[in-house]
Amino acid sequence: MHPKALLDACADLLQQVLRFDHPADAVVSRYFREHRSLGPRERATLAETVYAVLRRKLLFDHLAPSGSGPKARRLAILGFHGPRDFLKSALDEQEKRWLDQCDSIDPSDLLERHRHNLPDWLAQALKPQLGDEFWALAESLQQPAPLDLRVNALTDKREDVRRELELAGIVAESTPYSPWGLRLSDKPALTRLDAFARGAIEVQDEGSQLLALLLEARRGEMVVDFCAGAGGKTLALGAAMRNTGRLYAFDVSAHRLDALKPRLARSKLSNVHPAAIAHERDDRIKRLAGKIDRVIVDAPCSGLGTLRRNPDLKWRQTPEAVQEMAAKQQAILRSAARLLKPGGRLVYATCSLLPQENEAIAEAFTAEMADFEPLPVGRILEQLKIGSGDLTTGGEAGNLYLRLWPHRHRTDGFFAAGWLKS
Ligand SMILES: C[S@@+](CC[C@H](N)C(=O)[O-])C[C@H]1O[C@@H](n2cnc3c(N)ncnc32)[C@H](O)[C@@H]1O
Repeated sequence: MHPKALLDACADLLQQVLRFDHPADAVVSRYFREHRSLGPRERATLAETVYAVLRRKLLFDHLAPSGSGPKARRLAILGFHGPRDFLKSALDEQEKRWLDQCDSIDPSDLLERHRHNLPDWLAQALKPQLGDEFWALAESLQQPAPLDLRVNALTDKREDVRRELELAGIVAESTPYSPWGLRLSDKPALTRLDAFARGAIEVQDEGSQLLALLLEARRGEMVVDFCAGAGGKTLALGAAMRNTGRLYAFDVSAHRLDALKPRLARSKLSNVHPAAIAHERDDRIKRLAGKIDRVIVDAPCSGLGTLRRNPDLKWRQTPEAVQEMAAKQQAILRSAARLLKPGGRLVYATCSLLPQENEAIAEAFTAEMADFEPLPVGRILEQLKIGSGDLTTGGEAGNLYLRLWPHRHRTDGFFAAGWLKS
């Protein structure tokens, strides 16, 4: 595609994404379906340009007025993913001069908000948690995330899969915390690989793998993944159970559970029972009350821990929506807890960075439910020989909750708390 046409396409797609009426990944996918002739490189340029603009939107909104032409085009120029020479061959003289001016700005001359590119309410929520580290987090949230894979522990060994990928020209290294994880240095097309087709690998952030590990689901047990979605954690749990016992995958979205089915078929698991529930107090939940060994609640949340992958969320979320979400999280956790038998383990997790969705929910649950004893996550990690205390916070020993941060752990932002039913 000619550079001019590619830049026009970037501006066109950007205009659609910036309406914020749908998630950015859905708008990008729809655009690709409507423009089937786009090749893989053009698709990568389009997607990366849109994401770069979403990541640095406050800065680019600040720079755009000094340029010329339609605003979406100016933003596409600022965020364009590709060599500067290639981009410049699509620009007129005035645009080239403007781009040079923008490139020469010293970041230290910018206002704070143009450097962190976060909405004020979110920056205010993060700063007290992180102090000076806030800037390292802000910087990491403006970078793309690496591509992590989980090796199917039921069928394959991590090292064998790493070598198999290497033979296919894909460089992968073991993830530092999860024993199932591989981190790729590139973003190759995985679906064409035999390892993918036979269910030996699934795309899953290392942090997400750790959440499944915390449940320590065992052979022959009755386990519930309460908010299973498309089953990222379900698949990891089913493999940890060595395809024995019974693993229920519940979700209110039948559509999301549908996306689990082809993954399940690849994974060779036959112990998983997906079921759509109407709400967290569904009759199915009541029938299983007191019968389950382990329950994970991977709660619906603001998703602000995934800003590297979903940078539009910072512009689509609001403090009011977070408030509503917290009420929902409490209700789901309470209902899910009823499933457990005495001695059973409960894990509550989110991919949020906000204490309202994390520590506050866990603390309220502990205060309300006398028959649930907090289980320090640090103790589970110690037994699993994962990390060295830098993954946890809270409680007197600082080991009560899992807290993963992109800038510290190179994972998405995650939280987890655990309890034992007495
Ligand atoms: C964070 S996502 C789950 C991701 C999934 N566990 C994974 O690892 O791929 C949260 C899920 O909670 C589901 N959900 C929302 N409200 C729910 C409820 N009341 N009961 C059960 N699931 C619910 C959503 O449909 C969504 O799929």
